Amino acid sequence: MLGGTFDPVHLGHLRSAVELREVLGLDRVHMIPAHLPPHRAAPGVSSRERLAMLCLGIGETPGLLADDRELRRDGPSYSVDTLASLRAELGAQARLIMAVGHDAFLRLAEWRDPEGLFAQAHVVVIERPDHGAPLPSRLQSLLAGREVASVEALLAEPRGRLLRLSLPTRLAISATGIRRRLAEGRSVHYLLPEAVRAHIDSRGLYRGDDAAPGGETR
Ligand SMILES: Nc1ncnc2c1ncn2[C@@H]1O[C@H](COP(=O)(O)OP(=O)(O)OP(=O)(O)O)[C@@H](O)[C@H]1O
Ligand SMILES: O=C(O)c1ccc[n+]([C@@H]2O[C@H](COP(=O)([O-])O)[C@@H](O)[C@H]2O)c1
Repeated sequence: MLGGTFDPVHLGHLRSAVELREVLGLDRVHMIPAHLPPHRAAPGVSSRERLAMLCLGIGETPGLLADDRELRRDGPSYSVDTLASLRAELGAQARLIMAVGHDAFLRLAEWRDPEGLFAQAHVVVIERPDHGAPLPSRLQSLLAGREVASVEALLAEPRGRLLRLSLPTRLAISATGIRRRLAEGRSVHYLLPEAVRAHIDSRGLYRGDDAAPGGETR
């Protein structure tokens, strides 16, 4: 599972999903847009619009799946609930891995039921080139005894472990940077899939004026 606000999805997300699948030998990566992302301001566009861009971005990429399960739930999109829903669908034997970027990971101890996350899944942290802050003490206590040093050690256990992973391609691309560029009328070519860029352009998303179609919150 790679959850995100995906406001909008970009090549940092998609390339990470492809490399996670290869490096960890996963059957598939469920990319799951948050309907109501906890712990952040309301996204720039609706969850439907973010899902549509994610579908365009993934296209036919083998092993990547745009998963709309959080759009089918009311209330804040807590990851512990999403993992429970995946577990119910895939069965007790499935090995679930929740991937998060380093910036999201730094706040993991503040998430809804952090112990519950580890009770259901492994957590893999994607190290990002632009985030290197030290771990807060609450997070260190949550992680005590959980960290493993290799993919083999992670996959030897059913759940409950943490692996920090440097993927081969590290792209310093952020959705914030893309939204800022769009609001300023600057180019976002080659930061996100061309189909997503063209969709944003034709729908007038993130232009920074209230008249933009699809620019409603959530
Ligand atoms: N360039 C990147 N490389 C690797 N992981 C990333 C990258 N950008 C985002 N992620 C991770 O993907 C997940 C979803 O990210 P999110 O949708 O919040 O994108 P973002 O670019 O961080 O957005 P924003 O700038 O709006 O915070 C998070 O776990 C985040 O850390
Ligand atoms: O479950 C939580 O309490 C929780 C708190 C913050 C973030 N998350 C999830 O973490 C993922 C990345 O979040 P974000 O804000 O970086 O896009 C996304 O799937 C969020 O729903 C989950």
